[in-house]
Amino acid sequence: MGGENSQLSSYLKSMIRSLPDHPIPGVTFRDITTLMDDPTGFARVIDGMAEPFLEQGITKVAAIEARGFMVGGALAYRLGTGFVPVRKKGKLPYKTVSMSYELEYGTDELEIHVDAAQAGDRILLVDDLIATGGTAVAAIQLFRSVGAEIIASSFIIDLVDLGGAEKVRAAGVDVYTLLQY
Ligand SMILES: O=P(O)(O)OC[C@H]1O[C@H](OP(=O)(O)OP(=O)(O)O)[C@H](O)[C@@H]1O
Ligand SMILES: Nc1ncnc2[nH]cnc12
Repeated sequence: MGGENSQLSSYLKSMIRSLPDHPIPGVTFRDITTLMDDPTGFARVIDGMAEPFLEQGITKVAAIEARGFMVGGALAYRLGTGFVPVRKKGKLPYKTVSMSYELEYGTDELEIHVDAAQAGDRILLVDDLIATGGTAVAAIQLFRSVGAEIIASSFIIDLVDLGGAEKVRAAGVDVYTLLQY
């Protein structure tokens, strides 16, 4: 099992483009566009993220704008669930609930529609990557504010040194990642 996982993660890593000093000196940007552009890579990402949740009674996949949308729609289809977009402030047309979160410089806000999820929903939260975890924790708080339960969170990439996965676990939500840097 561990062997299979490390084979999968080496395969996926070989297709991720790493850009040193982007967007600022000292940061290595992990670009998933080269992975998602590859039919086998894309399929392995979706199958790998879906596998732990095939029998978990997930009712909705929620994905965070924008890169999370690359995996969220396909995962919802694979799991046979609805899809909920978590969007940056000001994009959703109907009544929303909002949650602000910390960026490296300043703050931003995420929103969902007030009726996007409710008590009884079992939500899987997904994104391409977890870094500090600020974005994911804000999304978790948003769903809790409308009474919906986040069953788990899943990311292609975990930037381990930034501690985001620990922050999400401390907020009471399990974290699944396909590969770590
Ligand atoms: O764990 P954190 O430190 O919160 O960072 C992770 C978030 O940062 C990236 O999105 P970004 O805000 O760059 O937006 P994008 O998806 O629109 O590119 C990434 O797709 C995650 O959503
Ligand atoms: N190093 C990184 N690469 C890609 N996306 C990111 N989001 C936050 N840190 C990132």
